[in-house]
Amino acid sequence: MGGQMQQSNAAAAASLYDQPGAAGGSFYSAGPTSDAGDAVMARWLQSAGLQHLASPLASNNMPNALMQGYGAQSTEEKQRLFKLMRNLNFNGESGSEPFTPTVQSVPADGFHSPEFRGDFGAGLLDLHAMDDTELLSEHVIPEPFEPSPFMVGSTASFDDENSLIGNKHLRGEGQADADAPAVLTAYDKEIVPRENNVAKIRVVVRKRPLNKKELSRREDDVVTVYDNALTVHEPKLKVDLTAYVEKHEFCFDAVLGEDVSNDEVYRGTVEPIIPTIFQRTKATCFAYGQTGSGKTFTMKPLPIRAAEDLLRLLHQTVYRNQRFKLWLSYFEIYGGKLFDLLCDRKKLCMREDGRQQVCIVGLQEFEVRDVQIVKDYIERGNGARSTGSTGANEESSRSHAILQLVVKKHSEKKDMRQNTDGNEAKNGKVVGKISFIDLAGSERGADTTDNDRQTRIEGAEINKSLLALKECIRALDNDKLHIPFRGSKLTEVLRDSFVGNSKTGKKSFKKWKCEEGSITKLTTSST
Ligand SMILES: Nc1ncnc2c1ncn2[C@@H]1O[C@H](COP(=O)(O)OP(=O)(O)OP(=O)(O)O)[C@@H](O)[C@H]1O
Repeated sequence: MGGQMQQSNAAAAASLYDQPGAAGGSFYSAGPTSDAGDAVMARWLQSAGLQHLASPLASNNMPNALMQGYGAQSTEEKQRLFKLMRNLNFNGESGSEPFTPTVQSVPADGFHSPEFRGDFGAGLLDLHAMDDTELLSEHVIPEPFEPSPFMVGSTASFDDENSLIGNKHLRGEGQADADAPAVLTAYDKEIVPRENNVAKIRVVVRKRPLNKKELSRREDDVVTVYDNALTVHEPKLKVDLTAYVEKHEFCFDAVLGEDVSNDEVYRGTVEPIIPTIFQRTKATCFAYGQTGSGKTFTMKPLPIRAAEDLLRLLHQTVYRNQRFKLWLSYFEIYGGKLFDLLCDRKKLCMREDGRQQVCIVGLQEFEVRDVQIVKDYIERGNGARSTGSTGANEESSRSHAILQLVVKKHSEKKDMRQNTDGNEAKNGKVVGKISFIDLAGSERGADTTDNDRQTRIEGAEINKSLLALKECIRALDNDKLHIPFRGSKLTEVLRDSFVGNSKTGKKSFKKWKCEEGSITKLTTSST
C-alpha cells in the first residue's frame, strides 16, 4: 500500500532550498544557479535516479526544461522527472510562482497511468482539503525541525531491536516507498529526500493472548507471528474425516505478538505521525476486528500518549509563538446516528460545507492543556458509550467511537471576539488532526444465534458500515477515482481522513482462535 505525503515533501524541499547558499532561495527563480544550488539539485535528481540529467537541468530553469522534455528521453524518465517536479511544486509556498504543469506538458501515457497515480494516491490530490487551513506560508519553518524525542531515529529505544516492530518499516528497510518514514529528521531530509513518502495506509496486526475462558477450555493457539507476517494454522477435516491443518500466511506492514505492550504499539504506529499533524496532515488510526479481539484495549491509551506528544510539540520553539491550541472531541456512531459522548449523548448532525469538508454540527470541542484532561474525557466518553453483551465479549462496544485531537491556530483578534460567546474552538483554523476510531466489532452470523433482536439489528448495522469502510479502503488503495464514501455514516464522517493530506493507520486484531471470520478479516486487511 504505497502512497505519498505531500506536506512532508513540502517541509523537505523548504529546508533544502532555504539553506544558506542555495540558489535564490527558490527553485523556480530563473537566472544563474550557484554551486550549492547545483549540488542540491543534483541530489534531488539522484534521488529519482536521474543523476545523468543533473548538469543540463542545473544550468537551466528546470520547469522550462521539463516542459521541453529536456534531457529526459524515455517515458519513464519523463514520468520520474515530472514526479520530482510535482513534489517540488508542493513547496511553492515559499513565495515564488508555482509551476502548474498543463495536460500537454505531461506525457499522456504517464500521468494517467496507474503507476504514476499510485505514487501520489488518488485521494492525495484533493486540493479542497487544503483550503481550510490557509496556513502554508506560516508553516514554513526557517530552521530544521527541532528534533523531538519521538522522531524516528532520535531515541535509543527506537534503535533497540526489541523495542519496535515498525522501526524497520518506518526506516524503509525491507520494503520500498510504501514503508518510508512518516516523519523526517533534518538528517533524513538531506540524505534521503525520496523517503518523505509515507504509505497512505499502514496495516498493523496485533495478536491478543488467550483469555481465561479460552485457557480453561484448553483451546490451542493457532497463530504464529514472525516479523511482519503471521500464519494461521486452521484445523480441518478431509472427506474421510482425517484431520489436517491448513496454513494461511498473511503479510502486513507490521505484526505485533501477544507480548507487545500498548506503549510499543503507540511507538510503532501513531508516534511517527504526530509531528506531521503540524503540517496539515489529517491522520486516522482505527481498530478493526472481531468482537472481543482487543480493539478497545489497544485504542484506549493511544490518544493519551498522542496528546502528551502533541502538547510537548506545541511548546517547542518553532510552534510556541504561533497561537496553536489542541482541542479534543469524542463522539460515537450508533445505528447510523451521531452522538456527542462528552455532552450527554446529544444527537449530532453531519454536514458537508461548500468545500466538501465534513462538519459535525453541534459537536463540543474541549481545549487540552494537560494529559490528565484527556484521560478524564476518555473515561467520561467511554462511560457514555453504547455497549452491550455479545456471545464473544461481555462488554462489547456496539458503536464506532471517534476521538479527535485537532491542532488549531487562533488569531488574537478572533480570540478576543469569541471569548465573549465561549465558542473559541470554532474560530481557530485547523492545522491538522488525528482521529482515533474504535470500531464496533464485527460478528459472524454463527456467533449471533444467542443474541436478542436489538443486538442482531446492531450487528447488522455494524457489519454494513464495516463493509462500506472496506470498500472505501479498497478503492483508495487501488487508486480508484471514485471512493464510495456515502456507503455509510462511518465512511461519510471519515471522508476527510481519506482525502487530502491524510494518512490512515489501521490495526487489525487477531484472536488466537481459528475461525472462518478471523481468516476473512485477515484476508480483508492484507489485500
Ligand atoms: N493484548 C491484550 N492483552 C491482554 N488482554 C487483552 C488484550 N487484548 C484484549 N484483551 C482483553 O480482551 C477482552 C476484550 O477486549 P476488548 O473489549 O478490547 O475487545 P473489542 O475488540 O473492543 O471487543 P468489541 O468489539 O466487542 O467491543 C478485554 O477483557 C481485554 O482486557
